[in-house]
Amino acid sequence: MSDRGERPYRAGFACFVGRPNAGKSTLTNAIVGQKIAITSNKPQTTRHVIRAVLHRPDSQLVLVDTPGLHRPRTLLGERLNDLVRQTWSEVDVIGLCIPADEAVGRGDRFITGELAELKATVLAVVTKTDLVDKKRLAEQLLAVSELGEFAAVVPVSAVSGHQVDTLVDVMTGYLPPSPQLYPDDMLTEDPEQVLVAELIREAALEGVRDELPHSIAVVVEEMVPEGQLMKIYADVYVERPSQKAIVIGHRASRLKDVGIRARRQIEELLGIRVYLDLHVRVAKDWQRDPKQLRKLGF
Ligand SMILES: Nc1nc2c(ncn2[C@@H]2O[C@H](COP(=O)(O)OP(=O)(O)OP(=O)(O)O)[C@@H](O)[C@H]2O)c(=O)[nH]1
Repeated sequence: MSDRGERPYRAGFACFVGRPNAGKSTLTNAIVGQKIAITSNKPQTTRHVIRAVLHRPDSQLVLVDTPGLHRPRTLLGERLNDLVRQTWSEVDVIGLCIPADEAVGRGDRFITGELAELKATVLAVVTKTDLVDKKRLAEQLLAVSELGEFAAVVPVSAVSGHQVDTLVDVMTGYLPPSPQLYPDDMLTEDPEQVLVAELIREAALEGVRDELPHSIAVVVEEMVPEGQLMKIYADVYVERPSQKAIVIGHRASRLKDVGIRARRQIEELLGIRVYLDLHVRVAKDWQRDPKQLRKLGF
């Protein structure tokens, strides 16, 4: 900071919240410009808290990606909700995401009520604006501004990129004056292994989400660089032998496809050729067992 009227350096934490499928992960990706959080067209797939650090000359915005708050039916569900609430209480700015193409509903009102109790500045972010015309967007902006007391209401499209930079500017403006929090070269706080595991999980879920939406976990056991190649050994955990058969497929055809898809994504992420060794293992009822959960990184 200086006393000659320069703007103070700002830094702090922000996260996006909103009901499942509101577009939080896609927006995070659009902002960071790299595939970090995992998106899917099925709700509640974001599991890990992933931070991305956005550097600007006069600010640093640390994005925290949270899973959606949902009705806890298992221990995993309870853990996730605890994680969400803990994250909410630690951030400076919260962007409440509400899709432009869906009516404001009970879920949005519930979350808005929860957020009102926090110290953070809450913005409303109207997402997926590319899906609606101007008239519908205007109506939605009005409906959203009547939902609660927001510091701002910002329409964005993560797909077209419209207003994404503006949103970052607005969020940054609400960060507190603070010294830089992370080194300049830091993009994400998570170890590569977590990102790699998420990419494998996403590939393994492709096409079987209806059958096993929450039953797959991935642990990367080892990543060994070998010349121009990265050898990656990973275990895909399911809860029951019947699920193992689904993931592997007839004559391992499905698992082969999963490997190919995941490998492409990982090569893109790491910028190096990858050899991927996948094993499917049964960890009985891993969602209900605290020890297994810890082992699987929850
Ligand atoms: N057309 C359009 N689709 C979008 C946009 N943002 C997200 N989507 C789609 O909406 C769906 C949900 O997006 P996600 O980013 O996974 O939503 P989320 O809020 O992270 O979902 P959870 O992980 O379930 O909490 C995906 O199919 C996205 O492709 C957007 O700006 N425009």
